[in-house]
Amino acid sequence: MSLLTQTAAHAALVAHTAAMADRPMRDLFADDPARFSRFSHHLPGLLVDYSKNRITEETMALLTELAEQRGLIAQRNAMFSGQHVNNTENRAVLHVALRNRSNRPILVDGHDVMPAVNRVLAQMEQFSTAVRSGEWRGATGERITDVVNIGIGGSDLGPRMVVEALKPYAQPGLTVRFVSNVDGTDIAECLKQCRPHSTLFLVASKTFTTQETLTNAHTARAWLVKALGEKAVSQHFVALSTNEPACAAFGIDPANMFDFWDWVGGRYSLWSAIGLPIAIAIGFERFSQLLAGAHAMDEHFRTTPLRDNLPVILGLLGVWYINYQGAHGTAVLPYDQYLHRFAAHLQQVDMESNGKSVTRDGEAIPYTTGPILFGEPGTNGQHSFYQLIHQGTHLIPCDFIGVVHSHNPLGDHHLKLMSNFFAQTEAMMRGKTADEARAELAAEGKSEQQIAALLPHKVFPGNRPTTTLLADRLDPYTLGLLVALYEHRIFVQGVLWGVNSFDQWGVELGKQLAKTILPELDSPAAVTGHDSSTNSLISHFKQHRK
Ligand SMILES: O=P(O)(O)OC[C@H]1O[C@H](O)[C@H](O)[C@@H](O)[C@@H]1O
Repeated sequence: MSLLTQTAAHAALVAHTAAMADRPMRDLFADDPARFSRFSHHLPGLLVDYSKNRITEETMALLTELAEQRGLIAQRNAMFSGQHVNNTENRAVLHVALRNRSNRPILVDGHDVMPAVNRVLAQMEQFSTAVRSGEWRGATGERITDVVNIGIGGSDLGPRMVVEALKPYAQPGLTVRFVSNVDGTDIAECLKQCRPHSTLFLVASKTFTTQETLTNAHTARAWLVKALGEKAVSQHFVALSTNEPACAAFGIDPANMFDFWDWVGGRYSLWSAIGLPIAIAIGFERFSQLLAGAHAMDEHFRTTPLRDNLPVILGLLGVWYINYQGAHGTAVLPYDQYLHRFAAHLQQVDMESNGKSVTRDGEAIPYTTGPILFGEPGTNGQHSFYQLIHQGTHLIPCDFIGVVHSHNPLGDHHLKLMSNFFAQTEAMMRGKTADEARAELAAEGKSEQQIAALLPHKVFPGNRPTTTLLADRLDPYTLGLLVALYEHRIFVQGVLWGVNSFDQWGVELGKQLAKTILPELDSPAAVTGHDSSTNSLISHFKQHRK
């Protein structure tokens, strides 16, 4: 059965949706003093409260049935056991093997992948330690002060997010930077901050064919060679890739190549050699803690019954809103400045994984799939787009992520931050009724006429769902837990929708067309091969460039 809408649980959920329509969360809380304990879950280091969602026990039971009827358990087990669950590319999907701290054998096509995983981890440990200690030096004998990761998409967003999130653990005197955009501004501004003698480049590309990354890598190489000569390249460039021949062709010593495998998806690769900038930034021991946190979530996901399984619960809530309550978007709102790239990373993981409109077997999907995901750290977002979440016409389920202990406990900053954190989810759930708004306006001394005019603007409908993830602190282990939680949530949703969450054919068309356009931009010939808009835009660009 390839469509979610063909299950018996779906029909039951449609009926249940109608029954839930007049049961706002305010009433659900009033009716059930145990609601928080019923709908929250505590793992070491992380409390997840999903009680402020439009759910009852019956909702969760029906959603869990839906998961069972969609074959979630079998598909989860297939992923963990190395089957080729990425069917359009005929590949296994084993980011869980990269952080399999138990070393339980994981077989792909009959071969245990753990020895290779451990070999690369040992190589990463040795190299990151050498760079951090000053044992690895530049060609002129200088210590490395700047490490520049050149990569894009999954070879940028994950490691960049983690390096930012774990900045409190960074080593003074060693800056890890990221260049991704083919816009020359990105690398130009980065190189202004660096000296060739003390800069190490990590060229991060699973395929080692990505236009942006190779262009930036060649620019960096020319910058280095100009200052230090061709011979310096091997001391200043290493590669993180699955494509050894292409790395060698670039001039990278195979000894300085950090390998990974086709069963690591780009957006799931921060745990692999692509995590080298993380290991350099925070040290291998802490990188191992990040892996350990993710592994703990993997084990929770792999072994916990569906009804108590956090990635399953969060995945089901997403499906509930998207397929039964009309939501199209979702917001991830970390109340921690160090997580300022968290939503950017999740945008790729979620939208590239589940932004699909056909099933695994190619059948057209008649329902909504992956959400539009966005987010900014709190409290900044409150002064920007929260208006739409509180009073707009779209339903935007939100995840609020906060920490008990701040890395920077200055004065009362953290208490102010967290008072907003708690207040927002309360406001979204409760809203403000017309009676409450009227009483407030009257207390402010407004006339009856003024009250009548203002009242519609002052009412908050409430009943806006939020899930709260409250971590003890933002440390490597907890970050590993959190990222893996989202990865598996996205997997769960992909299974329920029936899509292959591990390919990304949708990014190809633009790349193909750009290949055709690139030579046209440099040629004197008139551009006529496209639609009138594209032809005219390119012609305008060329004329004004002269
Ligand atoms: O690591 P690379 O092979 O350079 O790929 C970088 C990125 O480019 C592609 O276009 C994909 O959309 C991403 O999933 C991938 O992470």
